[in-house]
Amino acid sequence: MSTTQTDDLETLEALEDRARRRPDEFGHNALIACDNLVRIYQSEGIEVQALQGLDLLIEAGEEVAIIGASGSGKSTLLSVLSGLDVPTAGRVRVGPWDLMAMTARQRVAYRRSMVGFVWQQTARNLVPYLDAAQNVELPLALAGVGRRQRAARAVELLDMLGVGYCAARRPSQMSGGEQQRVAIGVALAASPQVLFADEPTGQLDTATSVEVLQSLRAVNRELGVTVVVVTHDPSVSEHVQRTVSIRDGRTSSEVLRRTHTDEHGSESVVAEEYAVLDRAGRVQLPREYREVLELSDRVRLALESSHVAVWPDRPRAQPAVPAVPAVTEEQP
Ligand SMILES: Nc1ncnc2c1ncn2[C@@H]1O[C@H](COP(=O)(O)OP(=O)(O)OP(=O)(O)O)[C@@H](O)[C@H]1O
Repeated sequence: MSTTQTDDLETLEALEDRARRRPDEFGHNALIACDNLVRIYQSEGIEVQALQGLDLLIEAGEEVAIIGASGSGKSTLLSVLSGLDVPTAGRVRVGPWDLMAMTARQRVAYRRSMVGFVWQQTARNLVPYLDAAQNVELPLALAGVGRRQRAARAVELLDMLGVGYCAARRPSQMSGGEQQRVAIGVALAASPQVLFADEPTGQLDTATSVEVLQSLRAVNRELGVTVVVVTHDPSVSEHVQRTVSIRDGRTSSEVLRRTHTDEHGSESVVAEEYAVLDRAGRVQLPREYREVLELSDRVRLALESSHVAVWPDRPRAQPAVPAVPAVTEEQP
């Protein structure tokens, strides 16, 4: 039996498993479901909890940025989702693939067929001695796709990404932005359902970054590929519909951007920030809110008809009353 047939069978099993899945399972309708993910690293006897019960659902066709400060757990999450790392606890599923239960062979099939990657380091994305078209064709050649079909796919993808003119150039003959757009083409060659990009604009200037982000948007809109960009750069959120912030190994808040049309037909983009409510009912209050209202340890909650109010445990200390009120100085 050929490898392809074996992989087909494995995929069929995975699909059957999905069909058996209970409809009440967390995120059963989502394409990507992370359920209470924990990843603990042991380093020289010290434990680091990189993911601390992270929940995240991403629907098919979404374009999502995952942002967070250095050390918040972004790369760990991406390693898990890309099948390079296995979490310590929790559940993670991408399409029909249960990433906690894959064999080494299934892991290879998952990485070749279901997901594509663009990394920050341009050198990690492209083979330096192949031209752009050959780079895009390489994953297809490994999958046994015929020469003509490969060449046609490379032309189609490079044109769509606006770098058709780079087809015969090697990476050293292209700018950083061109290389990243070709890298998107390589990642899409095998028609994956999901594209993961790790700091894809990290080594680029602002104008070039915008071009790369526009290419990712085109991939999402024109090909329907689900795009997940991981970055520490908050400005990326201006280019995507949904931004999820990670803090201390957990999702903490989200910004959704929607196009609003007013009664005169003019369109404007509205960005709204939401706190994430996890399955246990926990909400992380932003540090600024906690500091301004001196919220700590314990807060009072009140259920109102349309919202929940959060109050400090004790009345806040009023500013000290000056011994001689300022107003008395102005009196005759
Ligand atoms: N292999 C490892 N061994 C031990 N600790 C690790 C390892 N990888 C990551 N960590 C720790 O886990 C935490 C999360 O790291 P992670 O790389 O996921 O964060 P990040 O948000 O991607 O940061 P950056 O933006 O700097 O890449 C950090 O405290 C980091 O030091």
